[in-house]
Amino acid sequence: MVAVTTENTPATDGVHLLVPLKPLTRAKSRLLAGRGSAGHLELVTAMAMDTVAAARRARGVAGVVVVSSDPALTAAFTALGVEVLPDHPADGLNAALRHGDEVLRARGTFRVGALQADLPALRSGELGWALRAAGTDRSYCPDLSGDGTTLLLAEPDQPLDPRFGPGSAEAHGESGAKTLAGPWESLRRDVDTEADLASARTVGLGPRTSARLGLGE
Ligand SMILES: Nc1nc2c(ncn2[C@@H]2O[C@H](COP(=O)(O)OP(=O)(O)OP(=O)(O)O)[C@@H](O)[C@H]2O)c(=O)[nH]1
Ligand SMILES: C=C(OP(=O)(O)O)C(=O)O
Repeated sequence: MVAVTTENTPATDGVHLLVPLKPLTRAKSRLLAGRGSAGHLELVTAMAMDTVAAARRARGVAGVVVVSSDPALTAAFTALGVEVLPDHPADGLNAALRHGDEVLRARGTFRVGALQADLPALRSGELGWALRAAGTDRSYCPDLSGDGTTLLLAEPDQPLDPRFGPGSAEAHGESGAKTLAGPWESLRRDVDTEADLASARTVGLGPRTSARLGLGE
């Protein structure tokens, strides 16, 4: 079903995904070595843009909102028509997500989720598949290592209650979230290191990340 929305009548189906991004100069520190700061900023931006572009196309996603106070990222996403909420308070990842969740739910947003920004191989179809498997349950998708979380979904009309950070998969499980354990490898391949990037490349990187790396994919 396609939800018809106006400013005053938010969608009553589909999830609004918050995509958090810290300031570029502090992001993805393990991808900086050997790349130079300009190349590093461009790569982190490209990966985030590929992630957001794939998420916006996914079935079951009603909207994507970036949470970031980085000026360059804010300009880049705004130019693509993606809303950007600044961090408030500037108190780390979970605080940024809680703020985004409060802003969206104050607007009457039906359901909120959080998607990591470092999924440059993300396929819309796999995200849509995972959303279908979630149903209306509080749910999370673990990363490939099983330690981290790539996607967290609140129940409709419920707070997101994010618990990202070391061991977040276990923390989200303990918070009552259902594990999304399907064959959606592109949704599980977050990129923190060069080895992760090589692994994501085997799945198929998005166009901006590929171009940034000089790949013809
Ligand atoms: N808006 C916002 N996003 C954050 C904040 N801290 C982390 N993030 C984002 O959350 C995700 C996971 O963050 P981290 O694991 O701390 O950092 P990282 O950039 O992935 O990489 P490392 O430098 O390797 O730690 C990344 O996409 C970050 O950009 C924050 O304070 N505010
Ligand atoms: C913060 C998280 O991600 P990362 O893999 O970037 O540490 C997490 O998975 O909870």
